[in-house]
Amino acid sequence: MSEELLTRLDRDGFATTGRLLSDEDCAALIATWQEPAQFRSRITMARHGFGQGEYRYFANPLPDRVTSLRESWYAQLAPAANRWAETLGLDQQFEATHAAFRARCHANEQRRPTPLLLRYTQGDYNRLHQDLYGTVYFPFQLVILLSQPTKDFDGGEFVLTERLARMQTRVDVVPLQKGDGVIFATRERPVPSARGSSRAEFRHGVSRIRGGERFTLGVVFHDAA
Ligand SMILES: O=C(O)CCC(=O)C(=O)O
Ligand SMILES: [Fe+2]
Repeated sequence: MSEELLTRLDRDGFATTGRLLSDEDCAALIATWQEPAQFRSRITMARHGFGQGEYRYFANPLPDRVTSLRESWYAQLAPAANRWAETLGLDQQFEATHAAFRARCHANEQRRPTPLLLRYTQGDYNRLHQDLYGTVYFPFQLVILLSQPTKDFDGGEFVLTERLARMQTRVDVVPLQKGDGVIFATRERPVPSARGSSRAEFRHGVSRIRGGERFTLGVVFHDAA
């Protein structure tokens, strides 16, 4: 991970990574949608008030590509996670490896894998939310777009909102091409302020898909209760 990516992550609370998955990787992940044994559960978003569309949580063992992304990005982001926690005055210490962090999730009864595949078609959307699944959480998560805007789908922009105390909400629309990733704050991030640093609350979601079919891979680093 480049210094430049870290600089953007600190400045904005999110950073695009450029291309992380090839067309073949994207197609292989999309193809798993048809294989029930790959997933531990399926969520119809409308039923829970999460939006419209469907997502499926991968079962263990995760696809190799997902495991390698989860392990390598965790290790690269852990130092920044520790720095943010210190700035925010949080009593959190992140282990150097994903295996060690996952062991802590498991000790806290968060044992279920959280990487997921999401599928949206015309009219679908994902309401602004945070992906917290217990008291142990990693402050960053990764989303990778698996479909090509304008070719495979229209609309369906990945959006992030940031809210500081006593201020109105700011929104960022994140431009992504097929195979591109975005790292963003799971829950909150430090923002420089007159008193040193303040806490900004983050949420993410997807605007309405106007047509076609949009798939994404979500890489959440903490496991779920
Ligand atoms: O489909 C998207 O771009 C959003 C996915 C998402 O909410 C997640 O992976 O946590
Ligand atoms: Fe999410």
